[in-house]
Amino acid sequence: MLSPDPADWLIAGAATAGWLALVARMALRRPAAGAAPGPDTPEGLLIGYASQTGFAEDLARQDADALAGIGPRVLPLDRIGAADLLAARRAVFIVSTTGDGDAPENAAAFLARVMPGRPALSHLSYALLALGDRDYPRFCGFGRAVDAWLADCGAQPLFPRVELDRTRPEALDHWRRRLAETLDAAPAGDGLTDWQLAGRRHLNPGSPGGGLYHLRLVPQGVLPHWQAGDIAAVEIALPDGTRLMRDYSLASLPASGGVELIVRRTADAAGRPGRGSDWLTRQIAPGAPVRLRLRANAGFRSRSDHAPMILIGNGAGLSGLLAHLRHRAALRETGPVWLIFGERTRRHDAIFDDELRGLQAAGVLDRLDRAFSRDGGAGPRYVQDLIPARAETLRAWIGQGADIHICGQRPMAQGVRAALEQVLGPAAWADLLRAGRCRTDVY
Ligand SMILES: Cc1cc2nc3c(=O)[nH]c(=O)nc-3n(C[C@H](O)[C@H](O)[C@H](O)COP(=O)(O)O)c2cc1C
Repeated sequence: MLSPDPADWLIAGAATAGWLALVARMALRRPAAGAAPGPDTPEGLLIGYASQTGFAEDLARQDADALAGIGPRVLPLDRIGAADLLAARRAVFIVSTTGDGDAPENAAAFLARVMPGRPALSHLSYALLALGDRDYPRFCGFGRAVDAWLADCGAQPLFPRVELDRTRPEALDHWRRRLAETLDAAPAGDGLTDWQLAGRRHLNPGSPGGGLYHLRLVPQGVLPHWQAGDIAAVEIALPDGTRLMRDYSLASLPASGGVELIVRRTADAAGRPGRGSDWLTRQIAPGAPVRLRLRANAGFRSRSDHAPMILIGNGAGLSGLLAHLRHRAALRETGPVWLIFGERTRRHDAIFDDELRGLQAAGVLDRLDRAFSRDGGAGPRYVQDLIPARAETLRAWIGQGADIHICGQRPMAQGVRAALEQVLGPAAWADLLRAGRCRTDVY
């Protein structure tokens, strides 16, 4: 994830100053015996969310925490009626899209009962964050529809709609900054906590592919909680003072006492190293301080501990898949797991081989298929080639209720999704997507 340039940090600082000024002003304005302002007072703020798998709701609550001084009321869209919008002066909408450009379930009544009307909302200023995934043809379809409806009713956008692609979270920083600027408050606290790089291991020396590194970080304070599927946003503190944020899928679980990441050292076409990955894999030494925050990633968490699970990924994507495997390993009773993984060569890139074989021996991992693209031979070269090669077994697992988790690079994920659609057929594939059974963590 790319974070704001240094100028943006200055804006954030200015916003913090603005926030303090606002709190002081509100303390002066508030009646002596008065309650905190509600959404029907000029200061009040209504925060409405439409969320299918929980991400929009998480974000709404984080924004509400950051804006606590304004007295926000947080509600799913279904609990917001035209009367609430007529009474509010300012509103924030955080709206995801599900199905094929559809409204999440907790916005169905809003769509059916409120949106067909045209309440006069010219008094209402609003900000709207649309959540979506560019892999879907109707990107942010419902968020765009709500935005268009608000504009149609005469409501005034505080700033243009922000669209957040699930796989490109940098827009979130932009959203929080704009919200802070326009509502005169601080951005949601950066939430960064102090950790230390406890160890780093080069996983694939000699590989014809980019270096993969296994990093372990331990907290300097209390170990936070997280779940398999979640993400660490790591602050890259470059020697010239630049601060960047980078997202990494978490490979470990809290029970291990620390955060584990798999980081690929990247380089651009001219061979210049990626700033985030070079810092993490080369510039800092074990013992170095690192600041990070953990982020729930509802769309990649497991829906069930019991359903069969097909994990598909390549390279550093094994990280997010390992977390699910390790979670399953810690359970007494659980469903079967199948891992399909791809990299360059078996000799150098069969990373975490000992652990995977151990999980097989322990009966946690029922099937392990790997594709190595540079090994030659007639077998499947890429993970997406393994999909048609195992079509029958795949159909059987899906028929038994398996959820699919895909973690890794976007071209791999696109290839895998296309292959799955081919193998399952468009109707079954659409059903699977609609039911949220294909879960992705892609970059
Ligand atoms: C079954 C399913 C269908 C989806 N359909 C769309 C879509 O049509 N357009 C889009 O932009 N995003 C789509 N998404 C992506 C979600 O909008 C995105 O993951 C969002 O962050 C989810 O937020 P939520 O957890 O609050 O529901 C879909 C996700 C799932 C799981």
